[in-house]
Amino acid sequence: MRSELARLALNLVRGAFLELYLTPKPGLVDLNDPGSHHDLSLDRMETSLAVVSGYLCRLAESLSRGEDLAAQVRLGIEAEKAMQEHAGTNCHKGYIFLSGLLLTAAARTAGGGEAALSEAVADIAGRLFDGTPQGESNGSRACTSYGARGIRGEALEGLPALFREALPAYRRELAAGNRGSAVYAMLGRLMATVEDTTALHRCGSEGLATVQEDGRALELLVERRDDFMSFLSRRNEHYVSLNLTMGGVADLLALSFAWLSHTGELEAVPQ
Ligand SMILES: CC(C)(COP(=O)(O)OP(=O)(O)OC[C@H]1O[C@@H](n2cnc3c(N)ncnc32)[C@H](O[C@H]2O[C@H](COP(=O)(O)OP(=O)(O)OP(=O)(O)O)[C@@H](O)[C@H]2O)[C@@H]1O)[C@@H](O)C(=O)NCCC(=O)NCCS
Ligand SMILES: Nc1ncnc2[nH]cnc12
Repeated sequence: MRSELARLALNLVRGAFLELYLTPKPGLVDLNDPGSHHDLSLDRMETSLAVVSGYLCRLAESLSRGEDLAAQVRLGIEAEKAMQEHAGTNCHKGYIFLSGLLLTAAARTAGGGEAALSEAVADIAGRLFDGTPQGESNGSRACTSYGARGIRGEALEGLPALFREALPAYRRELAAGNRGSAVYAMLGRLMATVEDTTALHRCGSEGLATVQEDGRALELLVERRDDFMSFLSRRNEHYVSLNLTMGGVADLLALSFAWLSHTGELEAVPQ
């Protein structure tokens, strides 16, 4: 169990690096540019991921020792502070939460399948958010103004973006023999379905609608074997001109990469 959690922790770090380096991604930091994030750079994101890596390692140890949920929440809050201190900004706030939640759920469902994992996520989120006031974050304000569910809703529902959207999209594309485009099918599905509060906070419901329409367009291009890389580059320029981005999609893409890496489905040779 201890080594299984440590292995998942490593895959969660790997997933975040794979997301960061996937290029191009509209509005987001990638190998080409920082997208619509004036306060971010590749360097800063990598510094932040060093913090995420230490955090996930400590979290796996805490879970292996059988510590309670309060200890895991403390580690998450400490990691958010350390990220601010070392990277100077909010690089992976959503991912610190989502990756911690998945690891904590995995510790409770050793050997169980994805349905059990999703249920455990929802159960833990129910305990975390039961009666907790939302606070004054960008995401909470977007949830109030636009009636969105944001990261809390995603967690309370057991990560449907991961289990019901991204993973099936990747697996369908892989089953059709298209390993090279499977990641983009997954990106398209996430863009089309996530209620991204970063997009809402930056550009309102029009911004979120743009991301969702682009997600559907990307899915069509992938399906038709058309030039989706040029499409993504052009949309990056457009997002930068609007100051539009999709931090929630980025975090959920990282989580999807992480889980596929953990199951061995990312590798060219099935394990
Ligand atoms: C529960 C917490 C996550 C607290 O939430 P809080 O209300 O403080 O935070 P939000 O503002 O809601 O931010 C949550 C981040 O989640 C990402 N996100 C957005 N939409 C979704 C979605 N639909 N599903 C999943 N995830 C989503 C997003 O993160 C990414 O974007 C970040 C940049 O966003 P923002 O800060 O708004 O930045 P800018 O637009 O650049 O802002 P300005 O410069 O304009 O000001 C980036 O960090 C990405 O990661 C949202 O930001 C949580 O904090 C909590 O309770 N923690 C406790 C400890 C813990 O981790 N526990 C785990 C124990 S198991
Ligand atoms: N690549 C990325 N760009 C901006 N914000 C992010 N949050 C997580 N990954 C991100």
